[in-house]
Amino acid sequence: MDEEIGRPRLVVQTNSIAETDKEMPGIRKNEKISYRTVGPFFIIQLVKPGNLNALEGEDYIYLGELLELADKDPHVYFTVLQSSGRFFSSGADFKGIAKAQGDSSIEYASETSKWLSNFVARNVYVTDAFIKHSKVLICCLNGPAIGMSAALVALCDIVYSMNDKVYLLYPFANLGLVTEGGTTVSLPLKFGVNTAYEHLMFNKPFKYDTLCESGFISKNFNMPSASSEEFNTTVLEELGRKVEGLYLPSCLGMKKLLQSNHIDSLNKINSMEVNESLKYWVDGEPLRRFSQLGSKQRKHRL
Ligand SMILES: CCCCCCC/C=C/C(=O)SCCNC(=O)CCNC(=O)[C@H](O)C(C)(C)COP(=O)(O)OP(=O)(O)OC[C@H]1O[C@@H](n2cnc3c(N)ncnc32)[C@H](O)[C@@H]1OP(=O)(O)O
Repeated sequence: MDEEIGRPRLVVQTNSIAETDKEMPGIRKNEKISYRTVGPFFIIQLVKPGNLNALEGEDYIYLGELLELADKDPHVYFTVLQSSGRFFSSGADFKGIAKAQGDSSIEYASETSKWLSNFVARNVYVTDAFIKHSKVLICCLNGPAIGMSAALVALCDIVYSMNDKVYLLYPFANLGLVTEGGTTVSLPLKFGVNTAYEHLMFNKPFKYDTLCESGFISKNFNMPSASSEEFNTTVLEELGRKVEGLYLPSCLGMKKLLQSNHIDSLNKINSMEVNESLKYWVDGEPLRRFSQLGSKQRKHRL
């Protein structure tokens, strides 16, 4: 990292930002998630609006791999998460959960072994990638985010919203799960302990007012009739203007310092959360409830 400090080319002029859209080596493609670099921004976009950008375990792993790619690129200073359609992401894909339940690719010695592989390893990996990410994480909330995806949003450094219809829902109590993705730490930190309790215990969405009052959303772009693409473009243009003339290594230095405030507690809770959750998966309650969700017998109160 230190080698990069002082490299004059890192002082970025926005009007010279060129979209590279280059093919990056060493990473597979994923039809639900695209990525590209634009100047100092590494942009990751969820592009499966048809199922409200629900993600399977492999997709979450892919997100983690992309963060690693952004981490390694010395020209990248900001990792920007964007989405498409009316939701940012509806969380874990219930079809993916059913697939994991019926996973016969390996002869697992036990249910514990199966869920260590299908839940614990994946969940801990992607959460860790967000916790330790060295670039400034910016989330462009085009719509609501749910579950694991909402947990990852809560690990971002800056969150922008497209309008006042956005909300975050952590429906762990409705799905027979416990807090995951660092939410045991991130939600009390960002909303206060009692507000986090109220929303987690009673499966209550964090609506726009709470997101604003708490400072979770830094700016609402207030584009009620725009498409998510228009919103994404507007945010990126504004970010381009904001970084103009900045000495970008300072941003990474400050990210490292700010991150040091909570990284130890997040690392600790990442492991505690998945280990606590494992027994719920082995017992099977989340599977029953995800299946009800898939067949529309169960709904979240919104
Ligand atoms: C890293 C390890 C991975 C494993 C992690 C396991 C832990 C779990 C973490 C979580 O993320 S918990 C949260 C899971 N997600 C949900 O509970 C949300 C489920 N969806 C809904 O409640 C509703 O769809 C909605 C988001 C409230 C939207 O309702 P609305 O009425 O507006 O739209 P729908 O008609 O319901 O949905 C449109 C379309 O999208 C499909 N879809 C929505 N969510 C999911 C999903 N999570 N998985 C798969 N598909 C989803 C929905 O079925 C519809 O499709 P069609 O029926 O039109 O084909």
